Amino acid sequence: MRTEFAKYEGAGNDFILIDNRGEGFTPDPRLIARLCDRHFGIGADGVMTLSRSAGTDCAMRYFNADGSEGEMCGNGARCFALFAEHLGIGGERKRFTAADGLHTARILRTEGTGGLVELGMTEVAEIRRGDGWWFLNTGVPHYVEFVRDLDTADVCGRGRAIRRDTARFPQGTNVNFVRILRDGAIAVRTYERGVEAETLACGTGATAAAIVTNFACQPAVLRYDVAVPGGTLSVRFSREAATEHYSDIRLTGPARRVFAGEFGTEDF
Ligand SMILES: N[C@@H](CCC[C@H](N)C(=O)O)C(=O)O
Repeated sequence: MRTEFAKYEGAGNDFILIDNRGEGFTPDPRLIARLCDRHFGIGADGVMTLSRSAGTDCAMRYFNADGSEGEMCGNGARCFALFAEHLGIGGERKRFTAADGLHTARILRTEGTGGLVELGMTEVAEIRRGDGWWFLNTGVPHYVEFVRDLDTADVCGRGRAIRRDTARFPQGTNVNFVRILRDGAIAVRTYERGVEAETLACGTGATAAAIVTNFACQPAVLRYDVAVPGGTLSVRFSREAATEHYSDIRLTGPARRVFAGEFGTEDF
């Protein structure tokens, strides 16, 4: 049996999207890992399936490149919303479920196969503080650390060690190194759990980094430009004064369909 797919990227975070409304695709972890393999497969940071859902426009499931299922993926969900748009699903405001809850996305602009997509994220209610680091959940767990020089940060070496530090972070964690550029502007590099490498962008990571920058250093700033290796994302939110409760969190950035094709399980 052949399965059609489309490949999307959001600031260089790339994904294989499968329309699974017919329920013909079974997301087996080994198959997902083979599809994402950049040498022996299609190549991607993750896979998302789109299914029917009662009460919302559709449902998203997200799988990391190693085949593990993740609760949320910020850039993936932005690409997912554009995929839904290309399939003619939902209206101007798309409502879909993911493992971390209900999300709303808006396509703010379209150009060719791409566009600018704004995604509503789940609220943040708790930020853990350690010695020189912060930890929070923006849909998936994120560690945040500020650095003076992002170019020389050991994102892979230290990122991998922190990601596997299950004594501190029992579910593992994504790891973000952040440089403050000025009020409302930061640069971020992320080691991603489930990809087990640095990616060109991480939407939930950019969101975590912006929130921690507000929390730790810039309490008056509620909107951030986040430079990532694959482009620029923007994050805005509301904060309940002097608390660690963040709501109305929105992640905006580019997304684009770059390829479409089909595969058969016999190919793998
Ligand atoms: N690339 C993502 C994050 C994907 C989830 C993550 N790797 C995990 O399972 O922890 C994003 O854009 O948010």
